[in-house]
Amino acid sequence: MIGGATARVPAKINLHLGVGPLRDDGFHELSTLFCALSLYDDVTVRPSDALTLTITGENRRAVPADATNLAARAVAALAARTGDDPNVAITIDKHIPVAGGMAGGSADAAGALLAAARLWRADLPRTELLDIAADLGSDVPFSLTGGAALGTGRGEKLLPVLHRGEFHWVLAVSGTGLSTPAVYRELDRLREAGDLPDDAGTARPDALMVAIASGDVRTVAPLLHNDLQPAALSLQPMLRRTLRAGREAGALAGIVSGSGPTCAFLCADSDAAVSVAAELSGSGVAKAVRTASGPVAGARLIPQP
Ligand SMILES: C[C@@](CO)(OP(=O)(O)O)[C@H](O)COP(=O)(O)OP(=O)(O)OC[C@H]1O[C@@H](n2ccc(N)nc2=O)[C@H](O)[C@@H]1O
Ligand SMILES: Nc1ncnc2c1ncn2[C@@H]1O[C@H](COP(=O)(O)OP(=O)(O)O)[C@@H](O)[C@H]1O
Repeated sequence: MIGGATARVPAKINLHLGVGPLRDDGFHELSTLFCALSLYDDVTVRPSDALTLTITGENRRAVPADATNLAARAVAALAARTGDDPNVAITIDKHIPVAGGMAGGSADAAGALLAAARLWRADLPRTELLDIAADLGSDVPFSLTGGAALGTGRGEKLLPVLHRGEFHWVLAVSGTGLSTPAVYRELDRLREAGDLPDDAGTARPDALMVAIASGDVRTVAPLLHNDLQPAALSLQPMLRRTLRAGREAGALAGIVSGSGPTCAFLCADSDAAVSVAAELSGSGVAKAVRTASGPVAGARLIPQP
């Protein structure tokens, strides 16, 4: 056995998030365009006598340091498949916002799978790793694959999407997280209460896919869409101000990231992103402001810190 392994895993945003009806299994049918962004968690797995979790990094608070952590659950799921000893020391260097709609927990699960597979030299076919990932959470397979991908089913069925160039984003991180199930429930409530005129449902975002392939940011900007946005805004009305502030600061478009409450602003280029970030930081609408670009690669092994 080697001394340990580290995986670096990106956050995600949904350039398009179309939510279909609630299924019998409690999940909603989705049609989503995932995009991995250059904001990363590093997950290290080392041999140990007991399962331990150490969380470092700017977003270490609010991350569970026990067996409920998605990274610990990922290691346990892989060990059950390979027969290896699940007692490992996991370290998560946490930079992805927690409960922010950026799949931070999923990233850590994907990182733990990759790092533990390396530690144990488990030669699993990629499809098997993706199956274990899907059992852990709907977003976990995408954290492994990264890039840009169309997600269907509950988000776990992925098709890579052609993309050209890099898009530049500013992320406004809220001080209070949102629970993903609560946001889906709020969407169901709003739908029951009356029509949400803007619902995309499970239609495939063809125009956006063509735009991503062209690399033309000004074609992409007006096509960003999130069916969960009205639900996130209903639970955190302050986000309207954040979205307005980003557009006023010069972003081409702003959208709630997934179930929120992080808001993602698409900018014309990297200079524009720096200037939007500076203005948003000064406006006081967000707890933290970050710049990031994408699509970037999914989970990958890096030299140990
Ligand atoms: C909304 C999205 C958009 O990418 O991500 P976030 O923005 O939260 O990161 C995802 O659908 C979240 O994926 P993930 O966080 O992996 O969810 P899971 O653990 O699989 O499911 C948590 C809960 O969310 C709801 N859920 C999730 C996925 C889905 N297609 N329909 C749902 O209704 C269900 O209530 C489920 O019990
Ligand atoms: N490794 C992890 N990192 C962050 N949150 C985790 C992790 N493991 C479990 N959680 C739990 O999952 C919840 C959702 O976190 P996260 O994945 O960051 O948000 P989102 O689903 O909005 O993308 C958190 O509130 C936390 O209780």
